Amino acid sequence: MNRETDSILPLELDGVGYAVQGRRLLQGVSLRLEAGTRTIVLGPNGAGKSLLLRLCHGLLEPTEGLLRWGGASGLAEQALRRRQAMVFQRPVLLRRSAFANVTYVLGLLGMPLVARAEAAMAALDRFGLADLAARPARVLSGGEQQRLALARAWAMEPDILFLDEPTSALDPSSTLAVEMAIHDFHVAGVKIVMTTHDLGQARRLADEVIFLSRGQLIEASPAATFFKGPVSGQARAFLAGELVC
Ligand SMILES: Nc1ncnc2c1ncn2[C@@H]1O[C@H](COP(=O)(O)OP(=O)(O)OP(=O)(O)O)[C@@H](O)[C@H]1O
Repeated sequence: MNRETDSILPLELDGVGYAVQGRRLLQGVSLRLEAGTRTIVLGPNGAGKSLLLRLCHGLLEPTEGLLRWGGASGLAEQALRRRQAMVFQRPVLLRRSAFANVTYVLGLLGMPLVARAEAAMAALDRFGLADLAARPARVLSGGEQQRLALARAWAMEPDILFLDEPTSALDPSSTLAVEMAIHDFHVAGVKIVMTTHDLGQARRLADEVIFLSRGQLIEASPAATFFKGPVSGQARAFLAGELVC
């Protein structure tokens, strides 16, 4: 597949919001996520970062506004979902072997049996998990589980990968492995959209920063611009390590 020409991206959000029982947790978010770049979503606790990712991935329905996948004319909702993957802070794994966790998802995507096994082994191998393929996923260490989640996402060949604080429960060496994996996805042309509380990591990985505060989009700018001199007082305070809420 040529990710440049066939991608479901860009993703456009037009006044997107999410409310629960009348409480507006996210409101009026308008932005455009382009193919090719790594977008890092920053903001204090409770700013709405996870909600934003879940809305983009289709795990939640916006209660206001519209999301539009620009490159996906005519694609049904289910087909759109198949071109996206998401990795969470704590990996969601089945009570099966590492290998079966990957082949199961590929089966859902309709991949034939033999191709499934080959793609799963290639993905496990790529992330250093070939020797652990037969091991129950749930006995793997936290770092191995996260690499398995990434291997599973890799095997799906998504156009876009959402990552919600993927390293916040990991030690430095596992964090490095995840950052290297994200680099591999990026080089392969997969759009990255990721939340993190680790500003060093954001500086290492970001091409573009989206800064949220209290459910609102405050800034969306190239990473160099954002880290050099954010426009808003909230972002300046956040970067300065002040307690922002
Ligand atoms: N289903 C829900 N029902 C009610 N409130 C919710 C729901 N989901 C999220 N919230 C609230 O919405 C706000 C934004 O949550 P979200 O998880 O997106 O924040 P976040 O920026 O990812 O925070 P953190 O950095 O702490 O993970 C929080 O106040 C949270 O408690």
